[in-house]
Amino acid sequence: MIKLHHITKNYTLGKDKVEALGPISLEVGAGEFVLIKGPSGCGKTTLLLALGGMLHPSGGSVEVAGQNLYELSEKERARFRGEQIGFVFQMFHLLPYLTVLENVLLSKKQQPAINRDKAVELLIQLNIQNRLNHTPAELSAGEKQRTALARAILKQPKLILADEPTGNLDPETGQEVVRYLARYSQQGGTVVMVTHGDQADALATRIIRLKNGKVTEDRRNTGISIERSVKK
Ligand SMILES: Nc1ncnc2c1ncn2[C@@H]1O[C@H](COP(=O)(O)OP(=O)(O)OP(=O)(O)O)[C@@H](O)[C@H]1O
Repeated sequence: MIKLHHITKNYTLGKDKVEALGPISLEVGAGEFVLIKGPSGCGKTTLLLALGGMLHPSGGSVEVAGQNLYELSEKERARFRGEQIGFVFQMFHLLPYLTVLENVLLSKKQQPAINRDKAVELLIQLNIQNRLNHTPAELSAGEKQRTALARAILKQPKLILADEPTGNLDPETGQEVVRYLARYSQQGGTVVMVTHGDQADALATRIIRLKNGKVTEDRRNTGISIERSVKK
């Protein structure tokens, strides 16, 4: 599903060059739930943005679902991203003047396959059916994140990228969000999540640690098989 070949990212700050990432080569299969961990500044977000087609690496290639992202024009890449990749962020990124349902249906114009009935069904599954016509300011943090999750999941993307999605949630609500992501991967989607915490450790299939922009550990999570086999 994901093939990273020797990617690097350098930033230039005045005269200084920051080697933020790489070289990193790795493959992630369909249905994996991968955690990216490591100390602050080690390159986690840089890696996630490169994976999402939002940050051109300085070198190497990023392939998602058979498509080399940075061979596409910017317009083509934006379209590919819209269709194939769902994003969930720590700060939710909901539009404040739209209702829950409108936020979830945001990309309907570009993607006619998205439909209102499916959105409502998903919001019922995520247990926010009684908030459909509320705006984000009227929601709890957990409800905001479940709305963002519904928006990401609705188009059934091959890949969901999540950057600290539990960062602003209490432990219980955070665990719930992690469970939804785990379930999405169990259904065949690929999920890559950047996190500092250990909330997702038990449900992830793989944990990758970065340090100074490089992979220092890439561990299959064998302990999860029992938990993952429990239908939630
Ligand atoms: N736009 C930028 N310009 C210059 N340097 C940057 C830029 N973005 C990130 N960096 C640097 O690249 C390195 C990796 O940053 P990145 O945000 O990927 O780390 P991170 O592991 O996600 O950190 P955190 O856990 O604190 O969010 C850091 O040294 C950071 O200062």
